[in-house]
Amino acid sequence: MTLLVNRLRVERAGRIVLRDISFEARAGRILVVMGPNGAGKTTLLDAVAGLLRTVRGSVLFAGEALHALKPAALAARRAVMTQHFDCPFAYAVEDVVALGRLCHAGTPRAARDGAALAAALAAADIGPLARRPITTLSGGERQRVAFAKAVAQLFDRAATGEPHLLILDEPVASLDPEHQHRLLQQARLLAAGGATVVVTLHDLTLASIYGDDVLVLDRGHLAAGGAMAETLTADLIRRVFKVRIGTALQESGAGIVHAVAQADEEAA
Ligand SMILES: Nc1ncnc2c1ncn2[C@@H]1O[C@H](COP(=O)(O)OP(=O)(O)OP(=O)(O)O)[C@@H](O)[C@H]1O
Repeated sequence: MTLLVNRLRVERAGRIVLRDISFEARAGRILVVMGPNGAGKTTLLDAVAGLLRTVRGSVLFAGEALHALKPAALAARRAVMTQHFDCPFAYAVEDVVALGRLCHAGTPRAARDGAALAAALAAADIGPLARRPITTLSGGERQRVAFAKAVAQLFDRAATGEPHLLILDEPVASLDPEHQHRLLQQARLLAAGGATVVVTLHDLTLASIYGDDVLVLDRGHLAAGGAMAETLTADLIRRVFKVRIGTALQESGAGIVHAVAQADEEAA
């Protein structure tokens, strides 16, 4: 199901931080949102997720205005993995993941809590950590718990094929290379199962491997948007990110990009 964003504008502390942003994200695909620090990526994800009030323009998911839904209905349709996941209490990891199931309490979906929890622990590769207090986990381990919580939340919609939106804000920022790929492969599987996936990434290589589509933000504007292979060009990367890139081929033959140096004009 499609996420349709039309002429989105967001002000924060009296300053316009996003202006005139329009795009669509489709079920079955991963949309990567990119841009330099402060470009507005997290703001965009928060606005799409229905977490911001000061939003102009429209955000429709499967024809519904997400910000108008009641909290439990919203939570059943979309899950957000935020950039910084903090849990100050020494809850067991599996109890933190189970918080993703709260929106299903008292509904027939609660019967699937156990299956959802097991699937989420496996997807995030945190089964062996399930009984550990979350306060004892490393930063990367905690990030995987946050991912598991989002997976548990959307488990039912994935099973029934109803529209569901997974929003991941820099989900691999603290992960080792193996788990970066594992997590993004899981995101790809969730997309293949019908999810609409919107994810912010800084890593050009991971973006070009896993993204079907890309949005590039630059100081609150949409600098470019479209299919990854056609949109994330060397010229765009040089202009927006101020780095030069190299390209390489994956085993599949598809191209990937990687930053090799600061752009010449910046290095001078
Ligand atoms: N709560 C806030 N109040 C005021 N300004 C904010 C607030 N949150 C973010 N901003 C500003 O809005 C702009 C966009 O911030 P945002 O967090 O969306 O950027 P980002 O692209 O996600 O950056 P990064 O790559 O560093 O995570 C920045 O200039 C930031 O300083």
